[in-house]
Amino acid sequence: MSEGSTRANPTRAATPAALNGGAPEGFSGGGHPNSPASRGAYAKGRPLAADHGLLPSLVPLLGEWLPHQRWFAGKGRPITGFTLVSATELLPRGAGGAAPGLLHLLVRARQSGPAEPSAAEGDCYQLLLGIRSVLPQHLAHALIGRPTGGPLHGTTVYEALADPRLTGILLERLRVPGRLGALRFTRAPSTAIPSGLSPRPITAEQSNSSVVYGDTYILKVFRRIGWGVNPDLELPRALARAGCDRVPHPTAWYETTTGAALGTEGVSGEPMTLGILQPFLRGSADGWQLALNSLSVQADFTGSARALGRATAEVHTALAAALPTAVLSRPRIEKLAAGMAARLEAAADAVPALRPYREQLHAAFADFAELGRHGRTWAAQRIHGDLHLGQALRAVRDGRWALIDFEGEPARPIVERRRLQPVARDIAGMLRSFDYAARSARPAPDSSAQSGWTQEWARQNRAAYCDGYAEAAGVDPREEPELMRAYETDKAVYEVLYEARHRPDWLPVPMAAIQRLAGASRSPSDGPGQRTPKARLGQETPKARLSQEAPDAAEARDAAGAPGRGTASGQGETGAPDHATATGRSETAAEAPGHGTATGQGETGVPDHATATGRGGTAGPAGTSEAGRSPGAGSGRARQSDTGARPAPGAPPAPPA
Ligand SMILES: Nc1ncnc2c1ncn2[C@@H]1O[C@H](COP(=O)(O)OP(=O)(O)O)[C@@H](O)[C@H]1O
Ligand SMILES: O=P(O)(O)O[C@H]1O[C@H](CO)[C@@H](O[C@H]2O[C@H](CO)[C@@H](O)[C@H](O)[C@H]2O)[C@H](O)[C@H]1O
Repeated sequence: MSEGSTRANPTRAATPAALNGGAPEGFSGGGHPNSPASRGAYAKGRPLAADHGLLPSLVPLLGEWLPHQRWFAGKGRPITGFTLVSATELLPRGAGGAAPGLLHLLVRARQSGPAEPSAAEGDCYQLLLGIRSVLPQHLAHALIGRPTGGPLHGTTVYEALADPRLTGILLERLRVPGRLGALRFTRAPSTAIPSGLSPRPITAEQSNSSVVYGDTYILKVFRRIGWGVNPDLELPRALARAGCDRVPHPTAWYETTTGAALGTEGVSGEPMTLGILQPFLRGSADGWQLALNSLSVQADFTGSARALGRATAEVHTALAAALPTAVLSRPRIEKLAAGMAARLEAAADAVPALRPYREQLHAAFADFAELGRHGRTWAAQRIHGDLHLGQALRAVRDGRWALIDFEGEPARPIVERRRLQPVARDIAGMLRSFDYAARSARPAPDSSAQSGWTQEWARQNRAAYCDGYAEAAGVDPREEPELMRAYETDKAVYEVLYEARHRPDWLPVPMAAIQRLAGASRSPSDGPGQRTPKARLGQETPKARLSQEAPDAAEARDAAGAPGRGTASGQGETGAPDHATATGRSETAAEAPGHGTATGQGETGVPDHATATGRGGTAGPAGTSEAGRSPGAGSGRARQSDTGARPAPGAPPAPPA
């Protein structure tokens, strides 16, 4: 044990009282007393953090508060102790306690129960603590607690990201690059950040925490910190250099080198990314919310899905041009398949519900490996890594999609997330997301009919997404059924684990996919995003049209309500299957009570501002969903206040079919 902390007796009950703060030797808590971490990880300001009593005084508070945070990745496994990695005082508390203080901490939370090897010493979390004498009423919800003893004795400690005075300080630090204790703040070349932008935290359900500044920037504060540069910084910067405008380009970021000295998994000497500021795409709506809206009013989404497929392909092409690529042959394919199999085993160990399906799921990975043994090769490159509908923002103005959050799957070590991989992994992620959305939709009164419709919705949009991808990339993912099935299975397994850890109420959603994938025969017709029969979605005609039209024009037309598509009788402008659905859409809108009022808002006629009436009323505002709520209950990625999206329909997840 290198960190100088005292471990709690693992056999003791993990009540907060049993937690062991274990003040590290040398206050930075970093490994060897002479390591850079130990020498310099602590900040300017008052001698607060040099006080070994800091962490012990916070331990009972954090032990109680941390497990309830949406971003805490260790739900269900009791915390057995904390270790302080670094503490930096970003703002000293004003004299007499009048003005709040801001303290930045990196702490490791050790937990009992099975952990991934990379997390054996405990996951490292970034905490921003506000410190006041008395918490004003409007911050009451952000209370963490009142330490007894230690340098913060007698103060009130709270979640600083809820306090605009303190999030304003963070922006100030980013405006003026430089070092502060353990932290280094950097601004992209030739950028200037205006001062005085008013901050507000966003209410989206997310794995980290974000603050929007004056609708101009959004700062993502990473919560579970891994060693090494986060791909969410690395990839958008590479795409920015390559001139790809499908992603917001990072404006500023902050990081620490503290952890590198401690790194057990990491890339030695690399900084650990802690937060990224990027332009806020005002007037955009995220794909998850748009999809739920489409489902709520039974509207067509295939135009958007196809455009999203094209956007994905464009980003993949840009990443392949900007960063290294490789060809995967037998040994690497076998290794990838073995990794999938190992993840399945680990997930099944952690989530008993998976166990009955183990054998059948392994077959998907075995088939993939088998192809490698028969000489198949695949291209590999840097990819998004965790692509789903919530990672895509569609501009209301022109319908253009942008991709965000290149962090990769937050549950995996950063080193793994940065590996070159087949693009199939991203495509599979998005295909899973259409399934998620369909299974999260509120059931209609006649739920058996609804279930059929939502499943058809998923099928059509998965196909449309692959169509769009094939149009822009020139490669159709459906031509690779074994590869896609392996990646979809891997993704569903990941989702089971993710939901078990973060949102246990959502488990039935990926479990339904597990059942489907386990039961799937190996025939191509079970493959993801099957080609849709021409009579429904079509291939040739949209392709022909797109070849004469810039992709953005197509998206703009989508967003503008697709003049001619929804209104064209019977065949639509081209008679293409896509338009047949569009026609079906306007019919549906007319049939469904209340739906007729929601047309003409987006490419599907409804998604952006649809009010989901006529379907058993509205659930709570999507943006107000809280951690652990059921899917569909205004869930996923809703940013109600940002997008103008209205309440989404909600319901507990449908039980696995
Ligand atoms: N550049 C942006 N412009 C507008 N909204 C954004 C932007 N980046 C993120 N968001 C919103 O914040 C949410 C959370 O962002 P994301 O990067 O996915 O965080 P996390 O990694 O914590 O899940 C997104 O779903 C989206 O609604
Ligand atoms: O927070 P991240 O965006 O990095 O991703 C994590 O959280 C996602 C949920 O917020 C999770 O995505 C899963 O749920 C989505 C609906 O909320 C669904 O659209 C995705 O298909 C599904 O995977 C993601 O897996 C996780 O890494």
